[in-house]
Amino acid sequence: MTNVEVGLAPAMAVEQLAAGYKGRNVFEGLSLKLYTNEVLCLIGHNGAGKSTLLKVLFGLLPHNAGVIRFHGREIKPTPSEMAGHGVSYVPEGRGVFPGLTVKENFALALWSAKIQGQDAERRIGEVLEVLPRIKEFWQRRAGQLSGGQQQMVSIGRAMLAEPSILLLDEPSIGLAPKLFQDLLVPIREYQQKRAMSVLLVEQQVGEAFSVSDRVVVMKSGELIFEGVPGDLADEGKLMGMF
Ligand SMILES: Nc1ncnc2c1ncn2[C@@H]1O[C@H](COP(=O)(O)OP(=O)(O)OP(=O)(O)O)[C@@H](O)[C@H]1O
Repeated sequence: MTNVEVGLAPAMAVEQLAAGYKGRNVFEGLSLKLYTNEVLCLIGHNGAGKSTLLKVLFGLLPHNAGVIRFHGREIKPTPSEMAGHGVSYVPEGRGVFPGLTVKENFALALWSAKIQGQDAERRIGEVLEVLPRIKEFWQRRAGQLSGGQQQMVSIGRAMLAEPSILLLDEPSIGLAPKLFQDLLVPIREYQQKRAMSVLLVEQQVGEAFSVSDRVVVMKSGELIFEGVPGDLADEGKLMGMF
């Protein structure tokens, strides 16, 4: 049974949202709900507007029309406000500090979130429990790690904030399907343990669907499908949407 069916309140919702660049909207009239304790997978062709939506939700890009709600309350997101609300965003392309070690990357994230002492140690311990392979390259410079390892660091760093909402933009980029699956499974376990909401933008649908509760498909700025992954199990149906 999905959260929609059990009638849970959305953690975040957008209504009639419009946003874009340089006076040109990428999408208009977009409405979408992200429920508590769900992984919602957002798929769509290149340039459909998926990353733009994540940027707007995290406050990196203003919206031109519509409403954004956080647990029912209208907000005008800014990145610091969203971080304060427990929202973490992992952009496309990893974004680790390449010259710093993994340990230093974590320390910097904790320092900028003003998390210190025993609390910081506890959070590091918990992330290393979820993603234990990070321990293998803990003292290495992030820039020297493989794509998959950097992705793991980037997501681990986002988890240090103990987010209630995680916005993940194409974590599979540059990863073989098996490595991507190895990354998704612990994220799914962590999500379920903490009743976190995850908005997962992906192109690798097979792997992404295996950890998702619901799926939305975006085409040229419009949401053309909302359902559960099983609805799109038939590849022909999925291909027909692109
Ligand atoms: N910084 C920017 N300035 C101007 N236009 C942009 C900018 N970023 C994205 N766009 C345009 O906005 C549209 C939506 O892009 P967006 O990155 O949201 O798509 P996407 O669905 O995430 O695609 P992809 O899967 O390729 O990342 C595209 O036409 C893109 O060229």
